[in-house]
Amino acid sequence: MRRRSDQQQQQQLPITLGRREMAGSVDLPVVDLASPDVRAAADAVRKACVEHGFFYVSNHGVDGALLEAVFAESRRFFPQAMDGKMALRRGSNHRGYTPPYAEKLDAASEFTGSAAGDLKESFYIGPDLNRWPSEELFPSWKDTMELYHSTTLAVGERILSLIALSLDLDAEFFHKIGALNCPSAFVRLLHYPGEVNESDRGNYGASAHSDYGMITLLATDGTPGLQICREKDRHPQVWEDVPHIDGTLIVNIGDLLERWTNCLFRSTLHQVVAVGKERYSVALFLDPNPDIVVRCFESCCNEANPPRFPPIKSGDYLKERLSATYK
Ligand SMILES: O=C(O)CCC(=O)C(=O)O
Ligand SMILES: [Fe+2]
Repeated sequence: MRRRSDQQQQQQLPITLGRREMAGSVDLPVVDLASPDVRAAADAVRKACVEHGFFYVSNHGVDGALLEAVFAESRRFFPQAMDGKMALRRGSNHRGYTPPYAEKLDAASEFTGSAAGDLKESFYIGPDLNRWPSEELFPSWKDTMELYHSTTLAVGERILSLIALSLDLDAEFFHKIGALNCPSAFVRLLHYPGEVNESDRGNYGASAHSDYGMITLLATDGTPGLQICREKDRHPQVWEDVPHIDGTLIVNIGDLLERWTNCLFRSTLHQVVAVGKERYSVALFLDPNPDIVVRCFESCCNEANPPRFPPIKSGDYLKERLSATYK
């Protein structure tokens, strides 16, 4: 069931802002993960990945109560004093807290204020070796986050099997090549501030970027802000709002899947703009096992359309992309 506000449904005329043009809301497809017609679901996924690189999934099996529990933990964690959060600061193994300005997703961001990076703060949870807040203060954090990690990882694996079918590969393809043996799967809790300082006017919650790996599954608290740009090389760039649809998760394709498919599937540029209202979201980044070599699928290249990227080891690629955004 799709529910949108009247305002979101209204046809909006493009507004040009410098190098950017705002064009209202995008109407992305919804793929029903419980559909008994798996072939039709795979075809819908393929169309969505080719045309948008973004889609929604419904009937995904993530319990609303679990999602609410994750948001409740997040809403308790981020308002804490900075020194408590910094005690859990993200280390070299990419788990833990990242403060505001720690990450700049768009190195070429046109925002030239004093801040070094994006407005958001976040907390990463990996498959193991995690940093947990004190059990005394957050007694249900660990169980909630571990359950959310395993549940969304299973949803991600189901989506990857539809993606494999959509590329005429075996449904178990990503399992069979080992991409899902200890996959690099990270839950990321995100918090965007409501009010911003004068010096931050024009800064982004998350500046323009594409995700790095295979797929991302995103849940938001319904606050707007997420936008996509489908033609990154078009000028001015056209940015469209991604409306929240109750009960769905947003799925987007990452750069490694774009490389695997020789750009048949789009790893679409996206950003989160500040909307003057506090915003919480939770992402699951599902990336291949670090040892997997990502080289163009045979079905995605031929003499007339040769591979656009050299083969690359997933771990090397992800490490380089991450180190380029964290200062
Ligand atoms: O918070 C959101 O809606 C998007 C976050 C995002 O794009 C990211 O963390 O890569
Ligand atoms: Fe992203």
